[in-house]
Amino acid sequence: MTGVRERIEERAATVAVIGVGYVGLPLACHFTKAGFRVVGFDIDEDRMKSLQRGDSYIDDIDDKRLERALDNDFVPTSDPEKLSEADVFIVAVPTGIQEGEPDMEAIRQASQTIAEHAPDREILYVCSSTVFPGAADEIVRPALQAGGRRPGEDTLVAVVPERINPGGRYEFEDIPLIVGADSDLERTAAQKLFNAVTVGTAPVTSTKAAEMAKTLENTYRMVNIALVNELARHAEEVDVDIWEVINAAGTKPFGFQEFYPGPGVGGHCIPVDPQFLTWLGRREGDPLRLVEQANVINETMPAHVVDQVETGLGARGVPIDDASIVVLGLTYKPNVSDIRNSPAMAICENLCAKNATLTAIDPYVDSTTLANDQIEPENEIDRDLIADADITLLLVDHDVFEYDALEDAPFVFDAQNALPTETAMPVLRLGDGESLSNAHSRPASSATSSTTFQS
Ligand SMILES: NC(=O)c1ccc[n+]([C@@H]2O[C@H](COP(=O)([O-])OP(=O)(O)OC[C@H]3O[C@@H](n4cnc5c(N)ncnc54)[C@H](O)[C@@H]3O)[C@@H](O)[C@H]2O)c1
Ligand SMILES: CC(=O)N[C@@H]1[C@@H](OP(=O)(O)OP(=O)(O)OC[C@H]2O[C@@H](n3ccc(=O)[nH]c3=O)[C@H](O)[C@@H]2O)O[C@H](CO)[C@@H](O)[C@@H]1O
Repeated sequence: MTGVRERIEERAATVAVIGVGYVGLPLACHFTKAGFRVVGFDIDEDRMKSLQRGDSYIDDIDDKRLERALDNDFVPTSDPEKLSEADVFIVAVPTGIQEGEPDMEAIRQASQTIAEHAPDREILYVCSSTVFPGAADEIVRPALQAGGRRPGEDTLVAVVPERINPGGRYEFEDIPLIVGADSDLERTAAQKLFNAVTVGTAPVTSTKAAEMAKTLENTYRMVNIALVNELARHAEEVDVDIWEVINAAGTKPFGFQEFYPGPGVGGHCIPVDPQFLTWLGRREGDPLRLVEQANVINETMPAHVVDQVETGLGARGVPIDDASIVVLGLTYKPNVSDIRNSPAMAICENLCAKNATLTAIDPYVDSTTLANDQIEPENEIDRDLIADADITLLLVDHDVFEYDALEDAPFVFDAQNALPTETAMPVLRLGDGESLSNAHSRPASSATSSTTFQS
């Protein structure tokens, strides 16, 4: 029997994707398109039945794309017996942080399922989930061994962290992937597999290096967002417009990348993955203080926004517990429907706890829970609603929002620098010291916050 690397090269290998979600379903479609037979295994039977019917539940994969995959030998299933047909196992199950500890239970379960149902021949195991550095050594290999597999011998192990960015402008196939493994055989097998579906692979000498590279990518982003969030709060104290400052710094053609302040850092990656590193640092007795402090800065942004709103309303004689507030945007970032770890939701919970009366507007959110009540956000910005409210909070700058509907707003808090600075509306802007000191009667400013380079 040829080895798994040869079967991959001949496209004779069957690829199993374990966990068919935002990451797993696109992976399954790309490997099908590259000529592999693909088994998509997921413990959520309803999801697998939906795929079997040709109904995709992932925005980035429409039904036509799914239909093509089904026509080309993609088999969605929740029957683990089907895994006995596979040669390659790509794990894309959820991971996260629970009470400050990495939650790797799904990785452990998936590894056990693979050990139990994989065929008795050489296989390739790939972890594409985001895990803490060392997880392949501490979770994956022991689970495979406990199930009778021999990692590095009959089970080649690699870590290929997924970089897909749902809704982003980069296509999966245009994003190079890191391939980490502890031996040349394992590394080259995984490289042959992923070179079949993406622009290229970047090999590293161990699974741990790949795990660390992935957490570095997202920690770098989190720390730099924390930097501008901290400077935004400072700018409010020293009468500077942080947005103008960042745009000016951005005219430097090298050595600087713009990040922007906001109401906080949400989503399933950026607030979560760096905590794998801080947990590891603490466990190893080497706390990563910069990363920990950056996390604190981001986590306190929602409370900072609420403080500014309460102060602004108070200065206008409106106590927070008597305020009617319109909130624009509930999701964790613009133009997505995901509210996981959303700072806007944290701000709304905080305001409800202060007995403010809120009306939420977000066309991407059909319904959600706020202050233990089920709410259905409005779809569009209603002029009368805005005119009657004590304040409008602009928390998420969805492209579909049309801000001319705010022209009768008595007061606006703009957390995203989404509104023009030349406006008759009294606008409080996060990170703009000037707007804070005279939000009530500030004349329309001639300055703009976008610095254009003057040659
Ligand atoms: N979503 C992204 O943009 C993105 C980007 C990069 C990396 N990641 C990482 O990829 C991993 C998967 O994320 P996702 O967004 O695809 O999650 P998801 O929740 O969209 O999909 C995960 C799927 O795995 C299934 N599942 C859970 N436990 C299982 C098990 N034991 N066996 C089989 N299936 C199981 C779930 O039913 C679900 O359908 C996470 O580690 C995440 O951090 C996600
Ligand atoms: C594959 C993967 O893991 N992909 C990740 C994914 O991350 P993501 O989908 O979570 O999106 P992010 O854009 O990082 O936003 C997170 C939160 O940070 C806020 N934010 C952002 C920028 C800023 O300057 N100021 C901010 O305050 C924003 O509002 C939101 O709440 O896509 C990014 C590329 O978009 C990738 O780099 C990143 O690896």
